[in-house]
Amino acid sequence: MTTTPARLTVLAGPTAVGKGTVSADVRTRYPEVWLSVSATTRPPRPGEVDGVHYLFVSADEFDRMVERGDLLEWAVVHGRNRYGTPRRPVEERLADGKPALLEIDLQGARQVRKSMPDAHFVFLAPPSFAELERRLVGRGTEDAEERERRLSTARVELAAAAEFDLVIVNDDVHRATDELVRGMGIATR
Ligand SMILES: Nc1nc2c(ncn2[C@@H]2O[C@H](COP(=O)(O)OP(=O)(O)O)[C@@H](O)[C@H]2O)c(=O)[nH]1
Ligand SMILES: Nc1ncnc2c1ncn2[C@@H]1O[C@H](COP(=O)(O)OP(=O)(O)O)[C@@H](O)[C@H]1O
Repeated sequence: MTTTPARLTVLAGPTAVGKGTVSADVRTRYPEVWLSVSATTRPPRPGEVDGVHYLFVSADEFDRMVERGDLLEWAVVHGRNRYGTPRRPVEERLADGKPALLEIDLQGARQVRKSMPDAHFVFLAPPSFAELERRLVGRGTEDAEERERRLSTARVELAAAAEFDLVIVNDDVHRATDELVRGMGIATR
């Protein structure tokens, strides 16, 4: 066991690299890690539960959250919907000494770096660009035009890996998860 104190870990990376998959694996295998629930203006997908996967809010409610300073960071992602991290739950977890994880986009990660420079910034990278394309196509949730848009953003985002404290290649989900939680001071099992 390490004695690393609990701190905030921020996980970012390009579209379809597997951020959601790795976060879900953390949730299942390491339930002691608290995962932030983001607010979003995008509508829920089938199977998504309000308050579990996201807090699904209207554009007006999101505006109010921004105005009140309720969000630690927020961004327009993929040129469309807004996503943001509610500040209070993160601060409460950290005050309790519990490890906390945010899965957010690059713009959000850069904002958190400014406000919480002591956080641990982790970039999830694909084994190759071709594999990233395969995962995006394989997921089957975007049409060809949207995929092209996301891949051009991904090219720019991949260049930002050097800004991060740790780069984890998501070759195998369990392995990547274990590397992530070890970085949080948690012994893998
Ligand atoms: N800045 C920021 N980005 C977020 C937040 N929550 C999710 N995201 C990002 O929003 C993007 C879209 O997520 P989602 O709607 O689940 O669709 P996905 O592209 O299929 O994963 C992903 O890149 C997430 O990392 C947040 O609270 N803040
Ligand atoms: N290590 C991996 N090996 C192979 N496929 C993966 C791996 N991690 C994720 N995937 C697949 O890639 C696709 C994109 O993953 P997802 O978690 O939705 O990405 P993100 O949240 O980063 O946009 C999904 O179909 C997922 O099953």
